[in-house]
Amino acid sequence: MTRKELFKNTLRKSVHAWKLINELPLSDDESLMLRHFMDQPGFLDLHWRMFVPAIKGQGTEEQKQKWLPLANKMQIIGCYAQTELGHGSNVQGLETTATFDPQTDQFILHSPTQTSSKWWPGGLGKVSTHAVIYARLITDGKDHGVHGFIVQLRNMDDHSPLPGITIGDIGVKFGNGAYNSMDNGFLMFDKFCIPRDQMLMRLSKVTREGKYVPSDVPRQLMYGTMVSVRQTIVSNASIAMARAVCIATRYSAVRRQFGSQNGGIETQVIDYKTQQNRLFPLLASAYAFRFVGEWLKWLYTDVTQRLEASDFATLPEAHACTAGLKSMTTSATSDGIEECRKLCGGHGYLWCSGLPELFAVYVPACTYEGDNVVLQLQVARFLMKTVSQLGSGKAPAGTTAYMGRAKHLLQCRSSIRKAEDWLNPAMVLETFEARALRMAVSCANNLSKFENQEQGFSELLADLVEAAIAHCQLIVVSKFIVKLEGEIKGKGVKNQLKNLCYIYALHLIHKHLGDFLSTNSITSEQASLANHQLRSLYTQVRPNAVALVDAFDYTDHYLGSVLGRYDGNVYPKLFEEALKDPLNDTVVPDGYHEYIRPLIKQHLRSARL
Ligand SMILES: CCCCCCCCCCCCCC(=O)SCCNC(=O)CCNC(=O)[C@H](O)C(C)(C)COP(=O)(O)OP(=O)(O)OC[C@H]1O[C@@H](n2cnc3c(N)ncnc32)[C@H](O)[C@@H]1OP(=O)(O)O
Ligand SMILES: Cc1cc2nc3c(=O)[nH]c(=O)nc-3n(C[C@H](O)[C@H](O)[C@H](O)COP(=O)(O)OP(=O)(O)OC[C@H]3O[C@@H](n4cnc5c(N)ncnc54)[C@H](O)[C@@H]3O)c2cc1C
Repeated sequence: MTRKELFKNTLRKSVHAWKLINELPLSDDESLMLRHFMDQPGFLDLHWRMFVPAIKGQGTEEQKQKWLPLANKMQIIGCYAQTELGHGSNVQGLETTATFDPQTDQFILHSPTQTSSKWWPGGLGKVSTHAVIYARLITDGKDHGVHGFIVQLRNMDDHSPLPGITIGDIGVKFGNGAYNSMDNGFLMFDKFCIPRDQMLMRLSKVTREGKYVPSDVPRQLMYGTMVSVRQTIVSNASIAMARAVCIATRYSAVRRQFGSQNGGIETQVIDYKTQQNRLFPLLASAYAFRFVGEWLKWLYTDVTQRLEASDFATLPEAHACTAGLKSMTTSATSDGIEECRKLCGGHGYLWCSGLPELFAVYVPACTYEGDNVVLQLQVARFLMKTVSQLGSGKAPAGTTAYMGRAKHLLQCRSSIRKAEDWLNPAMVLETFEARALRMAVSCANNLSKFENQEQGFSELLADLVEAAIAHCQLIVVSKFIVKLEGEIKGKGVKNQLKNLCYIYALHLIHKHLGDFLSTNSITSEQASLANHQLRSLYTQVRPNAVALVDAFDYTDHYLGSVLGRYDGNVYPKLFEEALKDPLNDTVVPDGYHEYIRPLIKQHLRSARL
């Protein structure tokens, strides 16, 4: 499809999905699944996952009563317009202004510079009638920082931009189809006025007289919508990773290369230990991210209930967990999809393998909803704060509770003696805890050598990110272990999950061996025992690998992959797909007479001379 066709087709699908949601009707969770099976980025994502939650989280009761019924019935369509041309990560650096005019009781929205143009918001370019706009609030010449405002963008009769608004699509993005179904947009305001009651006023107010009144809730609640979406992105990472792994596993069982003895059949590539060493950790990650996603959903629900009761105590932990896990799982999934493409050899590069499109549509997850490095630095700040409070009498809680055992974890030596010890959950956990804590404490010690903490933080950024990643990996391993300790239905399922859990943990040890050795969390002998155990786990997973991806229950239609077909009938279908290509519509291609023939003839002439 051309970009225009793709965009229009996504509108058609979105509206059809919305119709089904109402007609069936579907619950909120089911609606999300329907969106998932629609399988294309579109304006509904931003409307439901960002616009509506922003109003719910930052609006007053009155504002919610006014706007949510309209949004819930989709009588208005909204997006989340925060990022600008000049600033995305640095939200405090946004330039759009919202200046209160007491004469008219309005805010005047203005884009003072080119870099202040809103740039990137999905659904903004062509679809949304409204947006939550983030702008610097100015009253009586004083800048109060960034706040959210509900703004109508387009005329409700003919969809034209309202006077004072310049709006459009930012152009083609990575890949051919992929994220191009979405109208990521730009927007500029030229002294555009909105009524005062369209500032989202749960967190702070501007009175009729123009007085700024902050409330006693933390200003970070303004970032609440991002916390909510980051949480869902973790579960989505599992879905995308599982999809790629399903394709690569099935195809690895079909594909044969080398190893033929006396004219017999060749070896299935899945039987090569190198293939297993690349593939099975990704299979394990798909399961691991699913379980950590379930746990994160619980954490998010818990913090939301607490916030409603004005208990803000767990907000920093919720922020650190959602930011860190969003970052870690999306980076691993993007890399994992690309690895799955390579695991499928040359055919993985064909569009009909389903992998190029999956990669192109998935990879911006490393950037949107917070650049992955910037987000790990938030985790690092949280860890440094926690380390600095050790010994102050305030016991670390939640995912940093292990830091409360710092005295032990800083000194302990791993008691792994034989390969099977690496299947002991307590020993594995302690290894990850010791590594994470020692990395965090080492950063804190290095930081303390700087007179200026901010300068020290800048100098140590790379180490801090690694410490944050170590902490996040510990969370994922620990939640997988917790899952195994709970009730798991199905004969033999627990054993399979156990294998995957230890593959996940031990491959991380192998991959980050430098960390584990340099922090003395394990010795090189213990590392080699871990590798030995890992190979043994691969052998155990091998006979069940295809069943473990079938368990994701993805239909062939959803997978959209010739290589990942359930029936394994890959080669005839590759031919079928090839023959569908428009280039094969004619035997002699367009351009033959114009370019190929004259070229050949010229050579023939010179040959005769
Ligand atoms: C198949 C279906 C697919 C669907 C997929 C999903 C669809 C959706 C598609 C998605 C489309 C994409 C849509 C999009 O892309 S929407 C745009 C997304 N944009 C971003 O994510 C921007 C990233 N930047 C930031 O979040 C902030 O600027 C950061 C955090 C970097 C700095 O911040 P700031 O400049 O303020 O400075 P500070 O670091 O001193 O922090 C100050 C304090 O605030 C605390 N703090 C910070 N943040 C939070 C927080 N969130 N909750 C609670 N607390 C928070 C922090 O710990 C610190 O606390 P303390 O140390 O003082 O105690
Ligand atoms: C597909 C897509 C959809 C999007 N949808 C929306 C949307 O609906 N609404 C919306 O408002 N926005 C949206 N965005 C914007 C997105 O949220 C931002 O692009 C994202 O937050 C990253 O910000 P940035 O572009 O400013 O990156 P930058 O911050 O400019 O990053 C550039 C580089 O600088 C590094 N860097 C930046 N700051 C630091 C630091 N402090 N320390 C160390 N390194 C640093 C980063 O790691 C990165 O390598 C979308 C983006 C994409 C790609």
